[in-house]
This record gives sequence, C-alpha cells and structure tokens, in this order.
Amino acid sequence: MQLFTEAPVASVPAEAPAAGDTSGPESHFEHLLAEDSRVEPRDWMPEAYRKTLVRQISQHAHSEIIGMQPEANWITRAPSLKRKAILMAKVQDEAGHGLYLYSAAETLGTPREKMTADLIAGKARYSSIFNYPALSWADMGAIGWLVDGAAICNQVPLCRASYGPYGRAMVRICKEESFHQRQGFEILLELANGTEAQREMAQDAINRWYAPSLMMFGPPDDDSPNSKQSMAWNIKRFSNDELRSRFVGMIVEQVKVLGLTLPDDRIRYNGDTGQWEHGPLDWAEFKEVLAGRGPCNAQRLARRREAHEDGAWVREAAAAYAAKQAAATAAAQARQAEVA
Ligand SMILES: CC(C)(COP(=O)(O)OP(=O)(O)OC[C@H]1O[C@@H](n2cnc3c(N)ncnc32)[C@H](O)[C@@H]1OP(=O)(O)O)[C@@H](O)C(=O)NCCC(=O)NCCSC(=O)Cc1ccccc1
Repeated sequence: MQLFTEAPVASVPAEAPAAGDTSGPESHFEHLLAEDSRVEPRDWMPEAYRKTLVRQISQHAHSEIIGMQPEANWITRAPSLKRKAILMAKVQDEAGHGLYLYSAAETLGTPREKMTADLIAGKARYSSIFNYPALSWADMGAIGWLVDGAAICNQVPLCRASYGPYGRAMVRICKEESFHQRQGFEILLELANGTEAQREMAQDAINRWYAPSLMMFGPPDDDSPNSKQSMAWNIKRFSNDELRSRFVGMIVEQVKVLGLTLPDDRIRYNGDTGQWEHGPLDWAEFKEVLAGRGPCNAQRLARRREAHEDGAWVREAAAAYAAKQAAATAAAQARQAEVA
C-alpha cells in the first residue's frame, strides 16, 4: 500500500552565478530561484524572504515540540510494553524534528532563545491540530495515521524548498514521519479487527481527527495571504487546497483497508479539475483555535511554559560546563604559547 505519494528529492547545491551574471547579489538570488537551486545561509536574500522563512520554520518547529504533548499523555497508558516503547520513540522523534528546525531557523539569524520566548509568551503560532485533546488509545492511531499523514503530504514538497537548511531538514523528517504514519495506521488496523468496542473506539477517533487534520493544510487558497509569495519564492510548491485534496485522495483509499469510514459523505473525485473534493470545513472553528481559543490551547502553552521553567537548571549546567571547557582550552593554549 502506498502511504505517501511523492519521493523526497536530493538537495540541489547552490550554484555560482551564471557567466555574465555579475550584476549583484539580488540577481544571484533571482538566478538561484530561476534555476530551481538552493539558497544557502551565506547568500544574499531579500529581508521579506528571510522573514517568511523564519515565520514558517519557527512555527513548524514549535508544532513539533507542542505536538509531543497529546501523545506523551498516553505513554504511561499504552496497552503493552511494545506499544509504550514505540510511542516513546515517536515522541522523541518529534523533539528531534523540532531541534533540526530550530537549527535551520537559526541559520537565518534568529536565536532559538528568541523563538522559544515568543512561543511561551503566546506570541508565536503552532499547528492548530495540537489544540485538540487525545481522549482514547485509538487517538494514538488516528494521530499517527491522519496527523502524521497530513504532515507528510504537506512536507514532502518542502524537501524541495528553496532554502537549503530547511529542505535538507525536511528530507530526514519525512522519512521518520513516514514510519510514524505506518505505526498509527497499524494501531487502527489492530483495533478495527478487535472487539466491537475497540472498533467503535477506532471509528470515534477517526471521526474526531478527520476535520482538524484537513485544516492542518491552512485556510482555503482564496483566504491564504502568504501562499502566492511563498510559491513565487519556491518555498511552498503547492497551494493549501491542492495538498488538502491530495491528502483526501490518499486517506479515502486507506480507510477502506481499515474497514472503517471517514465522517464525510461528500468526498468525490472531480475528473474535470483532477482534484478530490470534500464536505465543508468549519473555518470559524479554525480561526477560534488560531486565536488561542481552541479546546486545549491554554493547557498546551501552560505545559510548555512549565517544561521550560523545569529545564532552567539543565541550561544553567550546560552553560557552566561550556564556560569551564572554554577556560581550560584557553589555559592550555596559553601554556603551549609559553613553551613555544
Ligand atoms: C501550510 C502552512 C501551515 C500555512 O501556509 P502559510 O503560507 O504559511 O500561511 P497561509 O497564508 O496559508 O495562512 C494564513 C495564516 O494562518 C496560519 N496557519 C495556516 N495554517 C495553520 C494551521 N494549521 N495552524 C496554525 N496556523 C496556521 C499561517 O501561519 C498564517 O498566519 P501568520 O501569517 O503566520 O500569522 C505552511 O506554513 C507550512 O507548510 N508550514 C510547514 C509545515 C508545518 O508547519 N507543519 C506543522 C505540523 S508538523 C506535524 O504535524 C508533525 C507532527 C505530527 C504528530 C505529532 C507531532 C508532530
């Protein structure tokens, strides 16, 4: 069974300006985009391009970190040692994704401390999906299948994003998300083939996560202020609606393997447009969640703040150790200089 539809591409190195292209850094930047090549941290870039990347990459990093919470809540309640080990590994992977992404954003000149401060102050966005509660074990299946599935659909094209550090981080992240999606699907498959109560639990989880997972792709194209410019800069390769349609086409087939249903009887393939269509989504609810008034926004931020405060001693210890190492290195260099 095909779980995701597009293979990640290898990174394309930034090329030197073409012969004759000596008219300045702006034209080098335009040349890189025209050649569909990578822009690297050393390259000149318009301030608006830098700002857009910091916005998107930091939001993405925050989503990975906040996104650990709904599943971390279930680690102690996983139904077996094997499930517990798998879930723990998955949640750790999400932390790793957050760290790659913060590192990618830092290459644009924004320190991680600033991004974290914005998040815990409630000033930064993270994906709407993580403001919904995980109510049963079946939600671990639905999150893996639908949430990681939507993340893959959105992120595989980002492997070709024009900014090198972002695109390269996405290649690795997509490989891991693909495993996450399979583990979620497998949880649901086992429940779907279990007792009647387990089957109902799986269906209930799909019913609750379906619409929020479709909203992960962002507002409809005619209400997406950033898409046009991000596509012109080769950051986004497809529009929000195109990716949403692709995702619907993927899960509508996969749900048949589960023997379960999607809570949407308006799904159909439109042969004229080549797009999968779905029933209406509640965009008023989406806006409420983005405004901080979703079911779990307050809880997610409070938990993130608490974890940051609890981690203060680790940051202090790491800084003290680094200072000690730097002093020892400086002393050794001074001794060597004396001997020489
Ligand atoms: C597609 C989009 C999300 C939005 O397109 P854009 O062109 O950037 O914006 P557009 O003009 O269309 O929107 C207007 C405004 O609405 C905001 N907004 C839109 N949608 C959302 C939303 N859903 N939630 C919250 N806000 C949203 C948007 O920021 C903008 O506001 P701003 O102007 O900033 O104030 C894009 O940023 C992207 O591809 N990001 C990278 C992928 C990424 O971040 N993935 C995260 C999930 S990772 C994951 O799940 C892995 C995992 C699995 C399991 C467990 C743990 C982890």
